[in-house]
Amino acid sequence: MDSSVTSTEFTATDAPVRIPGPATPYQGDIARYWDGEARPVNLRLGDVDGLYHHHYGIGDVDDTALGDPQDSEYEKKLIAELHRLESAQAEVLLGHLGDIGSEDTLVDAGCGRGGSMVMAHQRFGCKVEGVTLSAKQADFANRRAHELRIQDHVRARVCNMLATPFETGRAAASWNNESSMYVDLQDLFAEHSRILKVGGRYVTITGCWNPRYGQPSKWVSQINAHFECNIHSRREYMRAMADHRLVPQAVVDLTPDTLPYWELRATSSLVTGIEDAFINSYKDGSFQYLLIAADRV
Ligand SMILES: C[S@@+](CC[C@H](N)C(=O)[O-])C[C@H]1O[C@@H](n2cnc3c(N)ncnc32)[C@H](O)[C@@H]1O
Ligand SMILES: CC(C)=CCC/C(C)=C/COP(=O)(O)OP(=O)(O)O
Ligand SMILES: [Mg+2]
Repeated sequence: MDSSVTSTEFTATDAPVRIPGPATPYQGDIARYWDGEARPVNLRLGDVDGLYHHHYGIGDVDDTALGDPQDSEYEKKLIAELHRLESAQAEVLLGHLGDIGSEDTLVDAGCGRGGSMVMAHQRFGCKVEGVTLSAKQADFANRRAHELRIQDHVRARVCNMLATPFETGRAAASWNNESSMYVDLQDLFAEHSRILKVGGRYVTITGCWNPRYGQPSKWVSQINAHFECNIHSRREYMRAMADHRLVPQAVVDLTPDTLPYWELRATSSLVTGIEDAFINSYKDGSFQYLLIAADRV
């Protein structure tokens, strides 16, 4: 058997489909990382309404919804509030995809457990194809799609986002929601540019280091070490997009909008230890939470 093939899955006709193994040892590390991930902050928030996210939140905290911190229900309300802010983040990303019809196909590059894919289908009625390195995440996302009876429209597969099986020039829109810090940006935007139709839309929400600060700060280095990722600079995003026919239509600094989420999260029982690195780097200007929406020209 070809040693680059690590597993198989079966289509409806039972014809085996070969799933290539990770393209690099690093991708193998990332696949293992997400296969093993089960942090309560992600599972408990997802349990609120069945949308499981691996990204952060934006928007003002609703203090009236939280109520009295002494209340026995306060922690439950806090979890619901963090989850509401994470879903609000995904809605903002989807709101930048442009006019999407039910006949369109969208691509979620680095889809995690699939929360954004479900939201995209519910919003547009379209097909959504997701890729992740993690078989556990893809299984989770596909199980949720079955439970919601939307498996004909929402599908995750184990696949490298830099070499997808999607047809050239077919996707109406594609995105990376906090997943571009795991890949080379030249390779990433070459692939998005290939799969998008001319006039299609690409959107990313990402954390990037700020060239105005100089170099990655110690907080940015801490975030990289925590998640085994490699945060790029804002400048690198702009340059790599320009190199691949992706022309920014909107660049939104979401840093002030994400700080309330982090400050609330830092008070919860579900802290993971990375909260101060985000808060400090957003506050000292070394790190930015950015949305970039670009036209494929
Ligand atoms: C922080 S999670 C974001 C998940 C999802 N976008 C969300 O918003 O919930 C990062 C995701 O990127 C995926 N990823 C990282 N490198 C990848 C690659 N080369 N190809 C496909 N997926 C990748 C991981 O498997 C994981 O699902
Ligand atoms: C903005 C940046 C730099 C993001 C890095 C990618 C990442 C790990 C996102 C959140 O995942 P998660 O939801 O699994 O993380 P956590 O467990 O901290 O909520
Ligand atoms: Mg999370």
